[in-house]
Amino acid sequence: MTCANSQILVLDLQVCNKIPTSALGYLNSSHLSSSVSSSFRRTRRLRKRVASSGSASVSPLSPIRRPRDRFFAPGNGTVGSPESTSTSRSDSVSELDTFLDLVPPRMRDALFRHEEIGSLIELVMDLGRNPIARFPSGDFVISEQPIKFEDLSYAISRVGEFSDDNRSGINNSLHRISAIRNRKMQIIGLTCRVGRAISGSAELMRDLVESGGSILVIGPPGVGKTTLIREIARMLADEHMKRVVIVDTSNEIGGDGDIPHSGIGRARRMQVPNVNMQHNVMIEAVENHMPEAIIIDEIGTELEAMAASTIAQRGVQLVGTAHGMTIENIIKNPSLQILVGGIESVTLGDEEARKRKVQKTILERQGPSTFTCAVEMISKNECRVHHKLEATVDAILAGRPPPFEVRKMDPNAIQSPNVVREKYNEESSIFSSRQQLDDEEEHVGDAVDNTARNVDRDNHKRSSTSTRISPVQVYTYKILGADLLQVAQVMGLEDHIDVTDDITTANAILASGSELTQNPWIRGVAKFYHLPVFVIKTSTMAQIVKAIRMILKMDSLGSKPINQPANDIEIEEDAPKRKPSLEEIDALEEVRLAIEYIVIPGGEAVELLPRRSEIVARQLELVQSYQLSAENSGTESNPRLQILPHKLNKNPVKHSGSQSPGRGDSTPDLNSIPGSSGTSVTRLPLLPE
Ligand SMILES: Nc1ncnc2c1ncn2[C@@H]1O[C@H](COP(=O)(O)OP(=O)(O)OP(=O)(O)O)[C@@H](O)[C@H]1O
Repeated sequence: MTCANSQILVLDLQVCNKIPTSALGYLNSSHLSSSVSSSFRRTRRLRKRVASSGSASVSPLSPIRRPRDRFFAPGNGTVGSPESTSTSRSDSVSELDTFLDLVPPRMRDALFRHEEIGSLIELVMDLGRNPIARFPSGDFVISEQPIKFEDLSYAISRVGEFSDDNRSGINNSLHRISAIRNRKMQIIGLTCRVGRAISGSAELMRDLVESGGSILVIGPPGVGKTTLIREIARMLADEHMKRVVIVDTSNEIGGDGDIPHSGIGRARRMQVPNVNMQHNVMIEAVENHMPEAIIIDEIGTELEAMAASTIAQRGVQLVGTAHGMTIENIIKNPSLQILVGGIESVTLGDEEARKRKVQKTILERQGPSTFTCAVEMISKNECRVHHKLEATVDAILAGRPPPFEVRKMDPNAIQSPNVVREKYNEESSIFSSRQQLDDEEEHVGDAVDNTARNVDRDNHKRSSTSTRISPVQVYTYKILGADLLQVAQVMGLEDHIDVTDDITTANAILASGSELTQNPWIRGVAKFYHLPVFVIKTSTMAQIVKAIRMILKMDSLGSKPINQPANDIEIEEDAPKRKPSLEEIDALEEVRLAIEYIVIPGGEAVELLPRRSEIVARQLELVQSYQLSAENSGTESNPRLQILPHKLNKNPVKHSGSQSPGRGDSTPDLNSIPGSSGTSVTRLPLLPE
């Protein structure tokens, strides 16, 4: 066949599945194209036939029911007979026929008569135990006669060979047969899962798929991950004409046999000879087959996670699944951590941290995550979407609730789905406590900037009504976008600023000065798109805070407004212009560590070491550059600062005692150091009082 938008002629048995292999050599590309399109028509028809047959979530705890209880329906029990067939059953009858073929004859009658037969999920056959059928409504005992070796042999003889992961399938079907063996390697149990291609099952996340970002799907066994990514593969290949390669370790996505199931559409499928080679095949897929998207089920080992990370770095859209309930499970799994950027623990070198009873070691994300977003599947028709996986991981590591969106779909309207979305973010979860803080503030009569209050109120309103505003789009160059977003979040400005990978849609560039010197082309690009370049020397939190304030015009840009032609805007370092003493450097570093590792992430106050008053004044300036307030917890002769987890307000330094800090001639008045003139948020929104 010819790929519509590719120069390459790909002769693919998988797609030309209606053409005898022997005939392929005689066909030119136009023959192949027409064969392919007829194959597509067939695919579409087939998909309609096997469409969802009721998909309430499976309740593993439902009581086991027996045939005599209530499930006998009238009819002769023949497959497809009108009496025994529900609407859902007739929809999926062709898939089910293949499956039911492996059921030993003595059990068929009872099974066929089950009113939910069209939604059968699994058949469980364990030697010496009653056979069980699993339905969305619960488990059903098919027969009171325990399973014998003959029953197992009957089923085994109808499926393909078992691979080293003890899985097998039925040719040209999506069913999965998994074996349990005894110590002599004889099969003594079978779990036979009905596989179905369900058109519309990926509607919950159509926008994520279309955005081109990589998606990590997390969910417990049986929740519908494989079914979902099969449909995503088809969507990308057929509707978006992408070159899609499925790495199909257990032949579960594309079905058993060398010609894949029509449920994957035009997507190509690579089989994996042995489960331990999955990571090799993942890399091979990228290197040999020029995919634009790779689909991979069950990323479970460190090697597979590393391969996934390599693929993502090569700019291929990756859609993968992993077992787990939430992203936290992935963070805590040492083999899979790399999928979310890797986790490292950072130890504060200061012994004092321990004395002050503050956390000495904190966890941080090591680098960019493999996936852009993540979806936690709650059931087949409900999921939680984490649009920015990195921001979610950072929030979880800092002990904050991550922002996410819950999406639900009516299982009965899968062909014309209406996805209901509800946004949850940190703002909404702390709405009441923030409102209370604001009220308290009004009582004590603090002179709070009215504009700031309005920004806060707007934020409250936004979080409760989910109204969208257009954030300023920033293209970051050699500065982690996640860092920018995290700082914006801490400043309560996450709705106002966003990171984009597409420079053509950016409103500004934020770049590291040293990288700009080495790669001057970025200035050329900025000039071309008329973008201002905000340049920071180092990616410290203080510098990023300043950059955000300037990008959002909260601080003056002087004569360089944001929409003028490319123009470097230097973000000045907070470091003093004169050469600082070693003691001063040490004191300022103490402030930085305390703020960036304890005050902001943990929301805790930190008391610094006692210092000379001039040094304390420098420390205070640095504290204020983070928009935080502090108080003098020492004495006049021995001043020391306590950094408070509160947003800077009009009186930057409070005194815990009646004494003022001591002042030498060169010491600025700690009470008179002005706050930032452009302050527009009255407190750090995420910090507890
Ligand atoms: N949207 C849906 N509607 C109806 N049935 C579904 C839907 N999605 C999946 N199923 C059915 O649920 C069962 C389990 O689905 P699937 O194999 O996709 O789960 P999974 O999460 O990949 O499981 P595992 O992790 O064990 O591989 C299958 O029988 C499948 O046909």
